[in-house]
Amino acid sequence: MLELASNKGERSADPALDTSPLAIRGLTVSYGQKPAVFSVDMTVRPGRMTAIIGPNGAGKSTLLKAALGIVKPLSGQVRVFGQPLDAMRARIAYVPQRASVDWDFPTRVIDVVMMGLYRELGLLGRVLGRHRARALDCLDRVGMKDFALRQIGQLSGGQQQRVFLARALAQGADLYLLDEPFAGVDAATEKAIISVLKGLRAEGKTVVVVHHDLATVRDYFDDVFLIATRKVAEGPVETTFTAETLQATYGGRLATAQVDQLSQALG
Ligand SMILES: Nc1ncnc2c1ncn2[C@@H]1O[C@H](COP(=O)(O)OP(=O)(O)OP(=O)(O)O)[C@@H](O)[C@H]1O
Repeated sequence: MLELASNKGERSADPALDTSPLAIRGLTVSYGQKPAVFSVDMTVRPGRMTAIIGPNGAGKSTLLKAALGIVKPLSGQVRVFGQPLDAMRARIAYVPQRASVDWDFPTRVIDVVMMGLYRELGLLGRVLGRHRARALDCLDRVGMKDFALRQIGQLSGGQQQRVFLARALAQGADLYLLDEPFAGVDAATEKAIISVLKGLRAEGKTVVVVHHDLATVRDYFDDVFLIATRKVAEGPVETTFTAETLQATYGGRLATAQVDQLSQALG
């Protein structure tokens, strides 16, 4: 990976690289010939909730995966709280897209949440009462405590999503990256998830969400990052989530339902 950053201890010419919870510079990712993400810069602001939005195939998930080191970029740089990603993994929690998870894997809900504690436990660490109590507390925060002993595969999509959020909470991270947490969930689950995310923000944590529903962007988020393979715009929702930037992001690719959402969202 191309490294443009300063050496340790030296301040870079780009101050956000030293301070932002997540700063990405010049990121290009390609699965084949055609880049999925091209030359993207992103600066996430601390203690804010940021929505990543853009049409299908715009590179939103790829951007998150590259930020987490799950996919390898062709070029570019990722800094997490001013450090290279590897040094900061414990401070990032990730909730993947529900569709990308094998839900037939025979695991109880409580064990999924305990996976969030694995850095603390180590591979052979003994699970103590306090670990179990913390996992149950995280399940409680997402309204899933009563399901602790169920098999994960037996839950509804919304319930599974809540459990994955509980796993992220158990990790006690400072930066939360979520890939479409509201996709295919019911209204009650959406409300529960957004309330947990707002709670994290109130604690000073930073939350970044790949989001599809244009109608809720203004309600839910502080900042927005618009992407269509390249970055289109980023900044506060009030000034950045506009008809012009949306037009530039979606072009003619807005489905009728999205046009409706958009006109609602923009009043
Ligand atoms: N593992 C992969 N192998 C090959 N191509 C991929 C892979 N993952 C994604 N792509 C391609 O990269 C591009 C960006 O995909 P990505 O999933 O990042 O977009 P997205 O904005 O998250 O889309 P969606 O809103 O549909 O989830 C798409 O053209 C997609 O087909």
